Amino acid sequence: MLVTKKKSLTALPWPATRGNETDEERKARKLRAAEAKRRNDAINRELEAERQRIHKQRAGKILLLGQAESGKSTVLKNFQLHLAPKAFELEAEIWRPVIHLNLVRSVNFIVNLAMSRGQLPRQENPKVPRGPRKLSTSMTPELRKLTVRLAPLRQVEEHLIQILSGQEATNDSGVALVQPYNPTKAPDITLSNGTQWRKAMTVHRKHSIDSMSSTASRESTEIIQCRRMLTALSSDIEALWANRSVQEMLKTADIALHEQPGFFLDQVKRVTGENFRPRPDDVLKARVNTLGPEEHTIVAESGSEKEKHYTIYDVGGSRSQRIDIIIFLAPMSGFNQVLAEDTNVNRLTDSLRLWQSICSNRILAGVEFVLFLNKLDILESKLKSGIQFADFVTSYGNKPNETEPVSKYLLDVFIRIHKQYSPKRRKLHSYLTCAVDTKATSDIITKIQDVILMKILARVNLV
Ligand SMILES: Nc1nc2c(ncn2[C@@H]2O[C@H](COP(=O)(O)OP(=O)(O)OP(=O)(O)O)[C@@H](O)[C@H]2O)c(=O)[nH]1
Ligand SMILES: [Mg+2]
Repeated sequence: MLVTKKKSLTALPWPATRGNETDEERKARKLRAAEAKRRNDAINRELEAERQRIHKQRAGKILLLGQAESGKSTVLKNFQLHLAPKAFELEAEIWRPVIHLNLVRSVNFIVNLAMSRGQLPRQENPKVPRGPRKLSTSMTPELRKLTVRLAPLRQVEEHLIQILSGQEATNDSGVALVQPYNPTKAPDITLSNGTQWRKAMTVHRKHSIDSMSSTASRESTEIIQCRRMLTALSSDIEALWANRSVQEMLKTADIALHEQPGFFLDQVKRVTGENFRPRPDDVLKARVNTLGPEEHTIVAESGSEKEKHYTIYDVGGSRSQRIDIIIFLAPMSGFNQVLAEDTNVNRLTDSLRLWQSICSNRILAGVEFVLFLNKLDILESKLKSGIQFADFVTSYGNKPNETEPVSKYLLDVFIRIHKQYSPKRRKLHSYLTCAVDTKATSDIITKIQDVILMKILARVNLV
């Protein structure tokens, strides 16, 4: 290949022989050379202008970190809503099947739980192992009827998973996407990168607003069928959630379904309505857990930041030097919970360990940290319901079991760790947050924008 290229190069009359050049020919050659130089300079100027424009457009890079379910993707959605509300609004439609899947999974979870609690007497169900009969009385005739009527939702769950992930209910590696039944938690939705759903989202972000709306209105017949099924079963779903023995059963099993991610059972009529269009708060509550690192670009739509590009990484670790800010999320409500992946580890302990290791990381020493102590609302409702913080965090002693002193205490612990483990002095901007409260989060994002600006100015020695 190289030999061929060499041969063809030597065949070219270059450099041009000038020995027997006439005056006209020399003039023409000089003119051509001048013209070539002019074009070359123009191209270089354009390239430089483009480089400067891109540089000016770059508003900052943010890395979101924190344990699973701490609220990273929810904060990302808040950034989208704050900086690019029009694009967010147009994207809302895409979340409808996710919200429906969240709802269906909650229903199927309750049905499974009811069935496992109210097993049929042994002679009617040979599969039930021998042993003490479980609460067969908890399955009232009404509940039994509801579980039968809602049985088609199992198929709806499988269908929605297939549609959203663009694959069969079992993926190539044989890993079941319909997760095994967990008796304490409604299952999460895990959609890998490159799925139909993600692709659709990407298309929405990149296209102009006009073409986005036409994409948004296209819906597959399968999704429509799933929606019709949900609309038809709407009253039964409501009845299931309102059913007294269901509520008692959840209470006895100590399952606070309404505090779990992707909870829509209190909005059934609206969410299953034929014309349901997700509102921003629905999108914020819709739950899909993130797999692998994701890069999101948000183009600010108005204000002094108009046209600026924000790049937000949902998970990170690499290229840390080029990151301006890390937002670390710790869910304060986790003090009485354990990790789904290791039930021996308390969630708060895990958050603190993660925070300590991030703070002490030398590669991240020059990055400014923003700390979100999140899920303030859930912390408040837990404390108000009588759960004693000191029962789980003994060092809290006998201080009041109230939101303010508890969150202040947690904040102090996080600040102390940051101070003690950071390789060198750096600023920490900390906030108590409720990421599903868009107004409050929007105010915080405005403050963070200032922090980013200062950081960028400092980088170019302007402050
Ligand atoms: N009530 C309440 N719910 C929240 C808050 N922040 C996040 N959530 C909910 O918590 C769930 C988990 O949030 P995500 O943003 O998906 O969590 P994540 O950190 O991205 O989780 P992974 O992708 O699994 O690492 C979602 O259903 C959110 O709606 C909060 O401050 N209050
Ligand atoms: Mg996430």
